[in-house]
Amino acid sequence: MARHLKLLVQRWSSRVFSVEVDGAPRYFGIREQLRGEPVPPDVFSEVQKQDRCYSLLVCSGDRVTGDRFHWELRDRLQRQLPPGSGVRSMSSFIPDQKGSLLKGYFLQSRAGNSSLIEDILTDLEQRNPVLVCSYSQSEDGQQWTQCLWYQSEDNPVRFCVVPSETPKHHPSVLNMINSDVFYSLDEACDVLKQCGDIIPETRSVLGMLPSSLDARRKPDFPVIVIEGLDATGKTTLTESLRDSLGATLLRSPPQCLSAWRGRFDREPPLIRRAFYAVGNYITAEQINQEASKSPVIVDRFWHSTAAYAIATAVTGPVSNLPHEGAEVYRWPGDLLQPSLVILLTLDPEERKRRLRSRGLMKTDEEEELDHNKLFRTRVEEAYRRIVGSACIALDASPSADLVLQQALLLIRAKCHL
Ligand SMILES: Nc1ncnc2c1ncn2[C@@H]1O[C@H](COP(=O)(O)OP(=O)(O)O)[C@@H](O)[C@H]1O
Ligand SMILES: Nc1ccn([C@@H]2O[C@H](COP(=O)(O)OP(=O)(O)O)[C@@H](O)[C@H]2O)c(=O)n1
Repeated sequence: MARHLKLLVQRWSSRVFSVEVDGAPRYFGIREQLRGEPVPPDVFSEVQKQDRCYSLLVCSGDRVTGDRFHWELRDRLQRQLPPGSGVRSMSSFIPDQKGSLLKGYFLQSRAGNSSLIEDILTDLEQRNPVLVCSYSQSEDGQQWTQCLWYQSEDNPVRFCVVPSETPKHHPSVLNMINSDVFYSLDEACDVLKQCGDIIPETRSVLGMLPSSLDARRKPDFPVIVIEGLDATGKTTLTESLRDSLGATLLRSPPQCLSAWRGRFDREPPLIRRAFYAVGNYITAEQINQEASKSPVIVDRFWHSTAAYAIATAVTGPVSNLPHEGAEVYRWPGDLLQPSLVILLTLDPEERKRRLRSRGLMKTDEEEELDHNKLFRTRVEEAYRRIVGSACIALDASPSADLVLQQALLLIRAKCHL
């Protein structure tokens, strides 16, 4: 057994397990022996007596390979497993221990399916960096036990499954920095460099990077970023601002990356977020060049990268976001700071109306925004919590001309234009 797996299992009983049920995590822990009355955790409450459950946790020593494997595993399980296996996202972590998160899936076998499922899982465990556990119910139906699969033949260790309190931090928060949100160009580039062999396009992306960065250089002209959810009116406003102020209009990700964007949108979060992070630095270099000649308007920048990444990594209500003031909301030290960031806010119904009148939605994430109210509120709240270049909210519901006038007033007041 690989050394990192052995190390992992050594602290196994201090781990908490979380399973997504109806878009929010439910937690359970394990004990070597039960103290007091056993209470089955709610994850298991709807499982039938004759059913078995299984968990698969990805524990690769290499995070790029591990994340890609985890990403592809859901499709693979859904293709291979019998219908009704109910594949759910799951994770395991040591409370408050940064970097301790393992991601995986939880599933159940209906009566008669377990030998087929066990064959599939055994094969998966033998060929991949994945740790499988099985869960079974006691005769009297009062207790569930967890068994580490690789041990089950020679030295089976059974743990009792117990309910666990909701932890102080959502599990994803433990691994967010440099996995979902990157705070320096070097960290984002490290991920892309590791992908060179599997995604040849990364070489072209890295080739677009400026040779040196100077985040402290103060642009001669103001740099104004316009942020907001899809269809809040960013394109409309940025184009009008360009014309009214005689400004240069830029966007992040920059035009020069557009050929590769779709490719990275299909990758798991680690790689996708590294791509968007790098895009901001390329845009920053373009801003530096243009802001010596005229004001610059930027359509999306760092706020979009961080807010969507944070809001996607956590699940459930806004209270599951990292708390206000947390490290994840800080502006990266090596990234140019705009003079002003305006966040366009819009009533959800009006946003939907504008989306419909514009035509089809674009990214899966934007489609998710429409369906999932909780996700939308998490993105908006994450936008507001970012510090270092905090955003000023502007109501985007009046007519396009009125929104422009309001934005111009803000720009004149804050940037002395
Ligand atoms: N202030 C406004 N009032 C009404 N409709 C607007 C306004 N601003 C933009 N729109 C319309 O809403 C849709 C989305 O606007 P767009 O500028 O493309 O948003 P974004 O760039 O944020 O996705 C477009 O059809 C646009 O014409
Ligand atoms: N600077 C940026 C811009 C976009 N993005 C990502 O790109 C998606 C939105 O891009 P989009 O092209 O649909 O947005 P619009 O500019 O059309 O509103 C979000 O889901 C973000 O994850 C980012 O991470 N960083």
